[in-house]
Amino acid sequence: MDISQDPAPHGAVLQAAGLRKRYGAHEVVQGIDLILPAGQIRGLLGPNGAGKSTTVAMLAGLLPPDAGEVRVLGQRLAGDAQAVKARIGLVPQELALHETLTAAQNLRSFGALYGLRGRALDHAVASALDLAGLAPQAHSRVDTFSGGMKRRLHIAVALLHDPAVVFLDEPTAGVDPQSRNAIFEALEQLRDAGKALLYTTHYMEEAERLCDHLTILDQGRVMAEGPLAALHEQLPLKAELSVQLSRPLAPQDLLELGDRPGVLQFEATDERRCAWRVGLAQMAVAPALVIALHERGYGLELLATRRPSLEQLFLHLTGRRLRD
Ligand SMILES: Nc1ncnc2c1ncn2[C@@H]1O[C@H](COP(=O)(O)OP(=O)(O)OP(=O)(O)O)[C@@H](O)[C@H]1O
Repeated sequence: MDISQDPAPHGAVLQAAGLRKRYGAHEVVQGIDLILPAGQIRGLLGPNGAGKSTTVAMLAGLLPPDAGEVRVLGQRLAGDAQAVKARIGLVPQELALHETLTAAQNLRSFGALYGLRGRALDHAVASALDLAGLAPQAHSRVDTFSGGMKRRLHIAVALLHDPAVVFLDEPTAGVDPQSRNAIFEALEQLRDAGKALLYTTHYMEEAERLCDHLTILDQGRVMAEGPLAALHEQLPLKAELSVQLSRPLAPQDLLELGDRPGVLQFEATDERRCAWRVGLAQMAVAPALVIALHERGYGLELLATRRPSLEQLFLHLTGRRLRD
């Protein structure tokens, strides 16, 4: 993809083309293209070592790529592009907060580093606290905060200078459910305000819940990209049936049920509990399968159907599980 002739396609906040990075003999990012529009939460997913952090570091201007180019709002992010970098907000996994200062004092000192002064600084601090749901704790010291509250303060810091694009690297790692929800709400508000967000995570359920659009990386390459529904379209598996039976499934029954039209896979999820996951080509196959189990004398302790997960998609694309 050549982005040099087309600096800002409609609504694109971030564009990257042909990004590559090598460490010694290992090319950890192997030609990544990405276009991130305003008002989108993009999930960047992949197993450990897929190249997510390296990609984000290049997109955020922290690491020079060996090849390729990044543009923010049409401006090249290379060399001494301070004005462009000022449009970027980054929530890294680790950030040095001043533990003995209050949340507001932390924000004021980071805001001053961004060059904010006077009423602009007051306003930026108040709205960042508000968005992170920390206004009531504005004057509490950070060393009294939970891990989740500190993470929310990280997010507030990254937003002080009103960036157009925000990178969040695993922002919910080790965070309590209340803070997790507060983080999700804050990110949805940012999206609705027209920010472009790139959200890196290992947690597939989070990505499915929060992200409008997903980019799945593996071994430094984009394996799949698109809205969640379009990614699911790529899977032959359209539904999953989870059952827990009253007794072990006899081998002959397993063979016969597994051979039924529309049944793609039968997998024991917990042999001791006689629990099985059945992959189906369409949801409509499920009722007949449940009746067939009943006719063979199996009671059902538990029955659930769901759409296949992103885990399944990853397995389909790469032949490997996301979290081995
Ligand atoms: N500074 C470095 N020097 C050498 N190798 C590196 C360096 N940084 C990353 N790597 C290697 O590059 C590969 C990609 O790492 P990266 O951290 O980008 O992956 P990731 O998808 O973010 O993984 P994780 O989820 O574990 O953070 C890994 O094999 C890693 O060991």
